[in-house]
Amino acid sequence: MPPLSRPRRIVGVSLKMYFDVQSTLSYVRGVLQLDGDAWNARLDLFVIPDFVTLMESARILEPSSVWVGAQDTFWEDKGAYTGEVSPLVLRQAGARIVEIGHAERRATFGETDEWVAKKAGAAARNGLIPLVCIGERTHHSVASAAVGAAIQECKPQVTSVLAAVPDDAEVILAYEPVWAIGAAEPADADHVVNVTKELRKLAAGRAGVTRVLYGGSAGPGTFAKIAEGVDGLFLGRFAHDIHNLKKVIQEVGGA
Ligand SMILES: O=C(CO)COP(=O)(O)O
Repeated sequence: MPPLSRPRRIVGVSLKMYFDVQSTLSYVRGVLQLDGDAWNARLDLFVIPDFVTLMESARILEPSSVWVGAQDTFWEDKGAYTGEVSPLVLRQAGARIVEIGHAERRATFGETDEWVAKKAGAAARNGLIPLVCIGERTHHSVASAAVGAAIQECKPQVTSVLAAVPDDAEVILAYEPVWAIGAAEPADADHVVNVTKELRKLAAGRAGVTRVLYGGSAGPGTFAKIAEGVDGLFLGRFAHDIHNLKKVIQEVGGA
């Protein structure tokens, strides 16, 4: 069988809850300035602001090829769900992608695999690309055991999502070991490559494009070490400086 061609590369950044309104909008304007570089022929780029600034961010980025995303969604489109945000409304507000099941939501807000799967299904139903965050909570100190333990923990996180999303829908999986988020350094490259190669197999028979990203203290210099296993990066803090984002785009885009 010929080797399967790899999907298009992709880079994304979440602003989490780090920025105020003005900082978000000025960051988004900075991202707009990056558009027009040659990168956009080679990769997709997305920015995920908070809910409040999403619509204005989408308006600013409308003339560009940059996607805007949301940090979460509810699984129903409408109804008596005070405080939740509808995937239908997110789509109407200009979102193209929606992050689901981030480690911070799983840990702080008790999100379960079942909720994450329902949210991924709702995103796909509304024409949004689910960006599903997965990852093991603890880091096994023995490298060989760490890979097996990570796969065992991540497998149900992936399979429950794939069962809830139509087979031909596009899905992005962000492998983010919980212990590598908010750290000084990303996870060890061999660990990331070994785990992501296995996770990719879980989606091998799908009709829809499935891309696998790495996240967790990623920044300039990260991608080249793990390119064998991933299609791009999902960035936090180290891309909140627009110059670092530009460097990562150049690295992932191969400029
Ligand atoms: O959680 C992340 C992206 O979702 C990564 O955050 P940091 O890069 O700040 O560790």
